[in-house]
Amino acid sequence: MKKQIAVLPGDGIGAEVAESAISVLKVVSEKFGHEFEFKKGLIGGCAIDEYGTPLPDETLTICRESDAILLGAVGGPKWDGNPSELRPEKGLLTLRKSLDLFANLRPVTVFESLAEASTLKFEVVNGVDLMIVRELTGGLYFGRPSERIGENKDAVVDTLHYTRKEIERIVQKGFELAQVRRKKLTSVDKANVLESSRMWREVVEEIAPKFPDVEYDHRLVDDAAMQLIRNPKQFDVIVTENLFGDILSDEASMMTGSLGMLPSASLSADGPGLYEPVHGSAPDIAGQGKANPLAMILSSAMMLKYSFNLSEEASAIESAVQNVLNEGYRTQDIADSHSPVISTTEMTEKVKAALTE
Ligand SMILES: NC(=O)C1=CN([C@@H]2O[C@H](COP(=O)(O)OP(=O)(O)OC[C@H]3O[C@@H](n4cnc5c(N)ncnc54)[C@H](O)[C@@H]3O)[C@@H](O)[C@H]2O)C=CC1
Ligand SMILES: CC(C)CC(=O)C(=O)O
Ligand SMILES: [Mg+2]
Repeated sequence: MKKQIAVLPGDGIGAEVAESAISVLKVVSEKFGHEFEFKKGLIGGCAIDEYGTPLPDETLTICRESDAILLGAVGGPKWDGNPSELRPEKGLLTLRKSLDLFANLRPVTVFESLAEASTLKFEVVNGVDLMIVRELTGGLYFGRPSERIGENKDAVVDTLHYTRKEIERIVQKGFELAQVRRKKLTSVDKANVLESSRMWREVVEEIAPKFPDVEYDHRLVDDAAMQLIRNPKQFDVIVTENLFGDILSDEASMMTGSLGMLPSASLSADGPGLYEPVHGSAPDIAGQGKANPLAMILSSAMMLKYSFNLSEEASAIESAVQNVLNEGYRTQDIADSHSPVISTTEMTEKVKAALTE
């Protein structure tokens, strides 16, 4: 199989972990006889520095012409003072919107050998296997107006906007995913306060009868945040608004031991999918070889599964990661007192070696 993959490394550790994913995919292509062609593009702060915009047209064209997109992460203190249109994060938001990547799948899978690395108790997190389905192209991150207002610009407004259709398609996706998993969907909202959440609940109620075999419930987001820590094994699929999903997934990452373990897939109705770790550019550890590459590597496994329908190859990557962790190899973020700490590239080499075993 021949596929073109756009690679947007971005900023900070994004660039480091993107290299890890490319080298792992090269091993997969040799082992399974596929041809992957990688085409790089700039996004985020590095694109602002080079082209004066966080998402150059050339990058968007490369993405549109590819079968799938791998992205590291964007952002950093260098650009934090920029106006909103010239922030690195704007590049990523515009890419998601331009490609209509409305469904962000964030699986939270606890590897047994890492359950001790979680700040939560072993018995609470061991066996956790849930999926957060985050709406990605609407909600609070895209509503207009979003600006300083008033005569003296001493007031501010952000807007949470959804059309019914936008809610319908993400809720539908949540039910479909639950149906092929453990058949349980939790819709998370703030319906006791927000009108948008009340429409969200109506839509869930309207779509639910199409999935009679899926058990579903509604939870308020503050309760859901607490329940995730109290008893995460009660969840199978969680479907929720953009901002809520962003926050809940970083929280949920702590069950797996580190934010550096959480992959994601962002999908549209058709067109290329975007695969990126849940974490950001981690300026505090960038350039030091300390980044955990497993979230990015596991994101490339999601690409093989969701964009290329290569489930066996995706499972091979996941098993290689599991074997490396079982052997006790750890980057600093998941290290314990008995494991020697290895670097980003050493961890990548271990995964590649496990793939060829
Ligand atoms: N998708 C993206 O490109 C995202 C970009 N960002 C941007 O990243 C920048 C930094 O944001 P933060 O709030 O610090 O979030 P962050 O996710 O970059 O880092 C949070 C903490 O987790 C650690 N961490 C993250 N990924 C790790 C990995 N792979 N291995 C080991 N440790 C890891 C970091 O060292 C840091 O202590 C900001 O400019 C932010 O806007 C934040 C989240 C997502
Ligand atoms: C635009 C991104 C920086 C928002 C984020 O934190 C994420 O998508 O995880
Ligand atoms: Mg986030």
